Amino acid sequence: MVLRVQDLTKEYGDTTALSNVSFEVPDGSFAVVLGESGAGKSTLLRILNGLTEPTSGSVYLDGQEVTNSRSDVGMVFQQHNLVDELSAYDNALTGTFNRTGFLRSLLNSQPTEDRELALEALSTVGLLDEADQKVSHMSGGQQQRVGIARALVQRPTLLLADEPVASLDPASAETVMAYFRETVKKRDLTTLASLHQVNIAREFGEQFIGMKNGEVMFVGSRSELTPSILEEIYGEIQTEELREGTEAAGVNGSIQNEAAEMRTER
Ligand SMILES: Nc1ncnc2c1ncn2[C@@H]1O[C@H](COP(=O)(O)OP(=O)(O)OP(=O)(O)O)[C@@H](O)[C@H]1O
Repeated sequence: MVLRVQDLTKEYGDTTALSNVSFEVPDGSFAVVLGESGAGKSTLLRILNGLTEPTSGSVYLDGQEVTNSRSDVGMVFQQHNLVDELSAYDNALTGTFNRTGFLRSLLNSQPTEDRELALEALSTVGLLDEADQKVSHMSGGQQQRVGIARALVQRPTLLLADEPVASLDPASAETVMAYFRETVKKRDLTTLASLHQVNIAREFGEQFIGMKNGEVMFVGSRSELTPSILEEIYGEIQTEELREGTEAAGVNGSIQNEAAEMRTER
């Protein structure tokens, strides 16, 4: 599914949250939106998910303009919005609401196909053995993996994620992102995630959209996301650490050695 955003603008009274935002995410690509707090990342994702109306501009999926919220657009939230008292499996199954309806889910009468889908999704995020566990007894990282499984059960053709690992410690964030990317790659799912941790973004993203004050000021690949571009996106983070961290990792290659000091906190 190719995602194309064309001249998207969103105004809240006197505040322009998005200003003529345009970019394209190729089919099956893992794209990351970068930007400081207030840059417009959440507003963009909310519009793509149909939760917010743009003031002007258009969104296209495979060339077709999207005018309403679509059931095949999945969303992973920062605060995973799970039902604490339900098991991982039951939470994953709630991803079928959009197809089977709330009542049917409550009556536990989903088609076998959906039940299998929920188990498969839990397996993909490495939680099949914990399927019967209440999510309130799980770690934050495990809970977010359940959130990803639930989004997969929705059978999305486009997956959106708003700061999916912002509330996790660095090690859990790495684990969750590794599962997340592997899962979407296996399914060839076009994905757009907002991430504020630069090192995580560079490690897992394939395409980058840099935003500042509601405008897109960079679209490019990992190798094009140079230290000076990062400094433009994150105005105040002009530290030697950031520069050294990026150069040590090599802007063309892997960031395996990238230092934790490159982590950018808002
Ligand atoms: N419902 C709203 N009403 C008024 N202003 C809003 C609303 N939502 C967002 N804004 C404003 O729009 C701008 C962009 O906000 P947005 O939440 O999209 O940024 P962000 O990059 O996601 O930031 P953060 O990382 O802090 O969530 C900000 O100036 C914000 O105050």
